[in-house]
Amino acid sequence: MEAPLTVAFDVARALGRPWPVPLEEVVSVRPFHDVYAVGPGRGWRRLTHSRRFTATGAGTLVEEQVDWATALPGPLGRVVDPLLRRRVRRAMTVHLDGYAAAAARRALDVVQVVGAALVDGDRVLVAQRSSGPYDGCWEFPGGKVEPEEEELAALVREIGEELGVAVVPQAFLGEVVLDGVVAGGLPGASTLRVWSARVETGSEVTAHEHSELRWLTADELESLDWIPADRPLLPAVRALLGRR
Ligand SMILES: Nc1nc2c([nH]c(=O)n2[C@H]2C[C@H](O)[C@@H](COP(=O)(O)OP(=O)(O)OP(=O)(O)O)O2)c(=O)[nH]1
Repeated sequence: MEAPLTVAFDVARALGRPWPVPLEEVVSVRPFHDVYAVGPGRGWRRLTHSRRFTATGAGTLVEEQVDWATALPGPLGRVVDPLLRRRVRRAMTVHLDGYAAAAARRALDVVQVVGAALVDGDRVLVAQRSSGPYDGCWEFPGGKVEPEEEELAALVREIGEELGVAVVPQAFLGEVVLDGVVAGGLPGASTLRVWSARVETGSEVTAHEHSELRWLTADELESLDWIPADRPLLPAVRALLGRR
């Protein structure tokens, strides 16, 4: 769905289950996966509902899986099972439609951040913040997506403002949760989505808002004082530069 990871996860939790059977939480790792199950004695021998949330260039991929075993003996179970399967599938479809609509509405309230890993040969551009709570930390240049703005249009606009160059976005690299408050929103509501990009030929980057810019090789990335939220993105950037 076209919503960041945290929105997809939080809305799924708030909407609850697609059926009235009460389920207990088994494990929940925000915003990546959650698993619920029902134990014996409620007409089901076992039912588990798992959801996995994965960041993609198009938004969040939500995978839902329902596993069950009925308490009915062999032949009866074999008759009931396909009926049950159809009902579960129907309930899931209705649930997912409502869920996608709710997530799209909720996404409008979240200020999203987008960043660029600008690549030139075997180097990537990193930028040092010059003010605010992360003053002195290194980051991927970029900024907040404006209301109604497309994510990649925001990326191109922000890089133009910050570095004075036109860029062409290439591939989606990953998404991380920003624990802090972004633009007065709820803590942990926003995420940073990073795309690789290249600078249009012939242009030179200039630091209009950062205190310093550096073009680094894969091996130089780790030692910087990064904004902590960005660190999980470094393996994807290393891979982009051809290093594991
Ligand atoms: N650009 C960028 N922002 C990041 C990164 N990591 C990270 O936690 N952030 C946070 C810091 C800020 O809270 C927020 C981005 O805000 P910003 O101040 O850069 O956005 P902006 O350019 O739209 O700023 P402004 O016009 O509101 O001053 O995201 C990163 O790698 N790049």
